[in-house]
Amino acid sequence: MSFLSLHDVDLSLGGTRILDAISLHVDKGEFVSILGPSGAGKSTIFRLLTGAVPLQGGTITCAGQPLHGQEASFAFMPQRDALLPWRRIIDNLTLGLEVQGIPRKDARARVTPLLADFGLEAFSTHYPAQLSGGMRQRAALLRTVVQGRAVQLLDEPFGALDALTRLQMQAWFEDRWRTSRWTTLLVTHDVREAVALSDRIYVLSPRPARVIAEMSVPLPRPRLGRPPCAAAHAIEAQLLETLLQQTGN
Ligand SMILES: Nc1ncnc2c1ncn2[C@@H]1O[C@H](COP(=O)(O)OP(=O)(O)OP(=O)(O)O)[C@@H](O)[C@H]1O
Repeated sequence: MSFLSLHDVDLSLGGTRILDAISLHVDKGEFVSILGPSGAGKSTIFRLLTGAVPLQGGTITCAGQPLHGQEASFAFMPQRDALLPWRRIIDNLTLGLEVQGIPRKDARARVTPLLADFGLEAFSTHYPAQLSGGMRQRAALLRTVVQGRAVQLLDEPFGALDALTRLQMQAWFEDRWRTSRWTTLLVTHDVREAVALSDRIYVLSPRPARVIAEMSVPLPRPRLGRPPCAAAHAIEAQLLETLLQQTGN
């Protein structure tokens, strides 16, 4: 059975229909991406999962239980790193745990052994403004995964980075994911990123978002840090064509 499952999820906001019978699922340890045009409703799916907007129609289950009261299953990383500028990196990293009620000292003990793996060991007492964009994204990702939640929700985590840093971060992230196998749902409008990182990809139509395609990515890992193969290009081309058909181009 799927770990996270959305079935026929409908949503309207301010009289505008945003989601139209969205059904998708994520298995344990799976990396799934939601790919769609800007404004389609991708982030809105995350707002539903984290309880920021209430479910209006359809069902969502996580670990076999209805979503209601299950929001604690999700760790959410937003598009911007959202680090608090007045807190040192270490104190930003413990924030999610402190919100869960874990004392700061215990939270630090949980974060500290992970600093080196995220390339932040020498920067834990720095403030966010003293770090590069890539480092801040690594910190935001560490803050997300250290919470030990069942599912990681990543909303365009590399979208704000310059092209080179984005490539480096994607390769670094793929490496981390291969060892930890976090159950991950990624929102992106970057076709190449989706193919590089995902086990499966759902493609959404423009608003109101419907699932118009579901594609498996049966490519060996690691996929990044080496020239993309012909099979990856073929999947990217198919996804692009699906997206372009929807926009009438
Ligand atoms: N409260 C609201 N009332 C009306 N429309 C809303 C409301 N909140 C969001 N929307 C609309 O819902 C649509 C989906 O927004 P969402 O942020 O989920 O899109 P997205 O696919 O994540 O876009 P992007 O890729 O640009 O981040 C947008 O067109 C947005 O204008």
